[in-house]
Amino acid sequence: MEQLPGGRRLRLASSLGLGQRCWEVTLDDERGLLAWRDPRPPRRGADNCFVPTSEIIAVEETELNKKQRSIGKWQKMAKPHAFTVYYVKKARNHRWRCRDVTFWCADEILCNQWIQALKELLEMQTCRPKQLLVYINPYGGKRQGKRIYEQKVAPLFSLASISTDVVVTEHANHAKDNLFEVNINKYDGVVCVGGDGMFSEVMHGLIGRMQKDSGIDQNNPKAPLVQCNIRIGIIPAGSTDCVCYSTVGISDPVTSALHIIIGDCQPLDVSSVHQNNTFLKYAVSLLGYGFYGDVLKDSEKKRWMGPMRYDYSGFKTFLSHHYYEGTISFQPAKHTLGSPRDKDSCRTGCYICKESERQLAEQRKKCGFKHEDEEEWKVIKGKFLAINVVNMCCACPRSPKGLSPAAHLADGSADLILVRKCSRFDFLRYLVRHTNKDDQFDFSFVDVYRVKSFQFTSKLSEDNESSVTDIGKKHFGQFCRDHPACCCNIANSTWNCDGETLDSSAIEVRVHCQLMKLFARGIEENCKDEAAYSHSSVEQLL
Ligand SMILES: CCCCCCCCCCCCC/C=C/[C@@H](O)[C@H](COP(=O)(O)O)NC(=O)CCCCCCCCCCCCCCC
Ligand SMILES: Nc1ncnc2c1ncn2[C@@H]1O[C@H](COP(=O)(O)OP(=O)(O)O)[C@@H](O)[C@H]1O
Ligand SMILES: [Ca+2]
Repeated sequence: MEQLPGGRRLRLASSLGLGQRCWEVTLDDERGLLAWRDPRPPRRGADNCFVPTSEIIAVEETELNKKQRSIGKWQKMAKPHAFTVYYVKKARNHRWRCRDVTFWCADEILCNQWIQALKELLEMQTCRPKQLLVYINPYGGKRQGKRIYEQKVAPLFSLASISTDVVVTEHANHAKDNLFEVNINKYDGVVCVGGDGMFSEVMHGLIGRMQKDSGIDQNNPKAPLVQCNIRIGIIPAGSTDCVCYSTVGISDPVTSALHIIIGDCQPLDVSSVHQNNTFLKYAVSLLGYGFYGDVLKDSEKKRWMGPMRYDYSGFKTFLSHHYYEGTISFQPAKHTLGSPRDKDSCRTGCYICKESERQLAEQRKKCGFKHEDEEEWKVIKGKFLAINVVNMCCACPRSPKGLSPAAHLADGSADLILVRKCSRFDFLRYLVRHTNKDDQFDFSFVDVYRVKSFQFTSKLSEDNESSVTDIGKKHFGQFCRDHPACCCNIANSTWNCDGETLDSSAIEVRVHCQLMKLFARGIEENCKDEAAYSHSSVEQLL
């Protein structure tokens, strides 16, 4: 143990070779930092660096090749000893990469001391997974799932000494069904390689398994569900990858693999969807009726187009301009501190999520779950082009700030967005605002509420007995006969539930605060992070 002038203790501090020169390398236990500094006076471009030990991926003893040994002062050394540290390098736009640095020294004992110390520190990171169960959807997105996993992810897992059991799915629901059978306690996490649909499948398997093992009836919409502590990691290889993008800040397989390796943890709200005391689905990103339901339904027939199918069906659905009538009831989320019109978004370590979860737990301790049904319900009837309930911002490459930019990942609430009947031109203006910085809620025909439960009944199912419904049932998708040009649809739309279609026109939705966890940390504040790694700040740390 070394002592710094300020009295701070370091686990190790040595002069080690890096490239052709000697660098001061320190391992600071208290701050959890590995740092290396060029001891010569700072000059432009001098590469002083540090890495939090929590972001070290692996450390290995290294054999130096001839070329490396023939440079600089190491040339004179009989047999230099070396070790390589692999670590996370944060690049622009939330992208992470694996970088490595190799240090050399003449003293074998010193080299081993460094390797030992770094390995001990890695062992102490108990949040890191050691054994993972991996499901790959070979048909998701551009059908690259298997290649992405084998070429970009598996080598990193093996570098980090993570063992894996890999299942390449053979049919839809393969992963979900398998999760009910496997010895789940063997694993520290489940990884899905695919899109939002594949993630949804794995999530259903895990949450369902957890309820089954705890004797909870998923068909009871009021049952307090058991939290799922086995984390899910998403390697994006789908068409939208909204869950990955909204929880990491980018859809990039290497970045996601690194978040899994270092054992990040992000709790996530999950909505349960029921109809007449029958469980239908869970949702974490978008539950959309009208526009997004119709886009999804049409796009399913065009799977061969890959991710482009959404643009094609989006354009087609936009032109069809159908609206749907129905009644919405919801309970406002009073426990949350935020509002959907906030300027600030949910970011790593979000205070609003933590505080909202705390308040919700406190309320439930005081009044119990049952009391919640008696809380105020608001009812809205109308004609809607889109009804969206989102548990998270739903950012994706198509819409970098998402459907509701201020929605929170883990605050126990969802944002209900109602887009009322309006002109095609106005709806286009609304859609375009998903792609730029302007406020997409600043329209007279758009309303947004933060809710903790929600119900919807389409007018068609309300008027079940009427003759119009019969016509609608027989001629699904047919336009209103009385007004061929009015775009009202006498058929129901379908729900888009995280990219899966749900045909029910009457549903009950309830948000379950932090029901599950991901290997992620939420989106990090951008520029501040990058500044923290600048050269000047490293001076203060050493
Ligand atoms: C004019 C440009 C308008 C761009 C509007 C972009 C809005 C994008 C919002 C995306 C929200 C995504 C929510 C997540 C949904 C996913 O769960 C789910 C499943 O994902 P998976 O396939 O990876 O399994 N994905 C989806 O349902 C896809 C939704 C994508 C909708 C794209 C709509 C494009 C609309 C284009 C309209 C063009 C009008 C042009 C008129 C001249
Ligand atoms: N082997 C398979 N064959 C066919 N469908 C599958 C298979 N594995 C998973 N699926 C299903 O494919 C659907 C879409 O997968 P996803 O990975 O989300 O791709 P995309 O983002 O392109 O929609 C999911 O609903 C999933 O259940
Ligand atoms: Ca939420």
